[in-house]
Amino acid sequence: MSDQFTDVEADVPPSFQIVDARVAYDGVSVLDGVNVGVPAGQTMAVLGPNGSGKSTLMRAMLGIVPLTSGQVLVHGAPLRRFRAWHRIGYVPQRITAGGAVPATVREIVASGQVASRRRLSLSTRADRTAVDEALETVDLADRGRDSVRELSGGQQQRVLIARALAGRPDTFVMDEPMAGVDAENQRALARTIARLRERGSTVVLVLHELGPLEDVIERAVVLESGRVAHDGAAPEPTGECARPGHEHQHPHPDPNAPESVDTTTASEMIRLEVPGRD
Ligand SMILES: Nc1ncnc2c1ncn2[C@@H]1O[C@H](COP(=O)(O)OP(=O)(O)OP(=O)(O)O)[C@@H](O)[C@H]1O
Repeated sequence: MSDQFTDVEADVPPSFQIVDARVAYDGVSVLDGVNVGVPAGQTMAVLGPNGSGKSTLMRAMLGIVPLTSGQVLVHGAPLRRFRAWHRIGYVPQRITAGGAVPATVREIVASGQVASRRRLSLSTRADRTAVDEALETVDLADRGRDSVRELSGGQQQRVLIARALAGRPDTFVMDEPMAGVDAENQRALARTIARLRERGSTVVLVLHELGPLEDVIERAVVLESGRVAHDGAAPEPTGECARPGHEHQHPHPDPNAPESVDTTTASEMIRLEVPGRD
């Protein structure tokens, strides 16, 4: 059996165990028998061309999309029986939309604690400290009182990560955290993810390319047409992506494009998405 299915400490189950997972949309296969085990504490990237199933895999791991067949275990429990959602920090793909959320950075970050709080209970001092720490971790401690609308796209992405951090999870699932983020913010994100790794957190993230995360990523899984085409060390860019000016289709804003707080960016909305519970 591949060592991806074993944990260094035998009594610690893998953070995720994906067994022969299949997903189809309207009868069209999108994940076609994926087997991936993510040991606790590992930093793993999921790479692959557009439409290869990366986002679908993230969503299937959290029960947001149902499997057609196969199984996902989260911290050793089948998804339908998993209850410890406070352990999971999900950073969804940033979306743009008309309209705006009139919320401060701090309010958005604190909203990440709702799942771990008792219903209707007020935030405790520990909660507020966790929000402070989350903002520090993403280097936004001085922006807590600002409206998220005043932030650039890359800074908003860091707010989403801080929001996940505020619930004090030990396991992160991030869907293209680098998309649409300028070089400086990419480096800040890489520092954040390195800090999570040092803390022993599990981090699974979808990336288009490794970029500044190259030194942080321990393992890369490459999907092609819904199947695992590579699982191991981060692959060197080959083929299209290796050519200067390659024509890889980025459905999201170009990460290398300069950021500006224009009207589009200012109206970007942060989606508050909670993983399905079943
Ligand atoms: N809700 C949906 N309904 C129908 N088809 C979908 C849905 N979501 C994704 N798909 C299709 O499933 C395939 C895989 O999509 P997915 O978003 O998982 O790929 P991806 O590798 O994350 O792509 P990208 O790099 O472009 O974000 C694509 O062909 C996509 O069009």
